[in-house]
Amino acid sequence: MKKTLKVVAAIIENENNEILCALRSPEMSIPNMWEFPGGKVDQGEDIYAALEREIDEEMNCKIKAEDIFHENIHEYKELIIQLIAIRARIVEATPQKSEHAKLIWLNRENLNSLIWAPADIPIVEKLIKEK
Ligand SMILES: Nc1nc2c([nH]c(=O)n2[C@H]2C[C@H](O)[C@@H](COP(=O)(O)OP(=O)(O)OP(=O)(O)O)O2)c(=O)[nH]1
Repeated sequence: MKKTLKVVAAIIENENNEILCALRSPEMSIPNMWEFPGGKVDQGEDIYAALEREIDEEMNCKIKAEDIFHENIHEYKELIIQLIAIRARIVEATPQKSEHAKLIWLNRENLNSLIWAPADIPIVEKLIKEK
């Protein structure tokens, strides 16, 4: 049976209404695809705490996870992802790239120009429709 992973992803918007997008590196699983930064929720961990921890670990930046934007389940060939996108705001420092290949800020209308991890497509569509 396929493993199901609970994953949280941050929707972070800046003062220019741009959204933070991260490119998975060639070394990561689901390589060379764009995602919203975040990661796996540990066993028993609160989803908001998990997102704040992941962004701190991954981008050396403190955020406040605010509310759930979208939740969906996506079945990949090898595993199933329960992806929870959570709106968040930066409270300290600027996101720094470490394991990702690139970090960019993009307007909603340009989000479709990237090649997204398949599980993220419903989130991208909802963001584009939102405004
Ligand atoms: N963080 C994040 N992961 C996503 C998104 N969409 C999506 O399919 N994923 C997948 C990629 C990974 O298989 C999993 C998240 O794991 P992770 O980001 O903690 O990855 P990791 O480096 O710990 O794991 P791995 O690449 O070593 O397998 O969810 C997304 O928008 N954000």
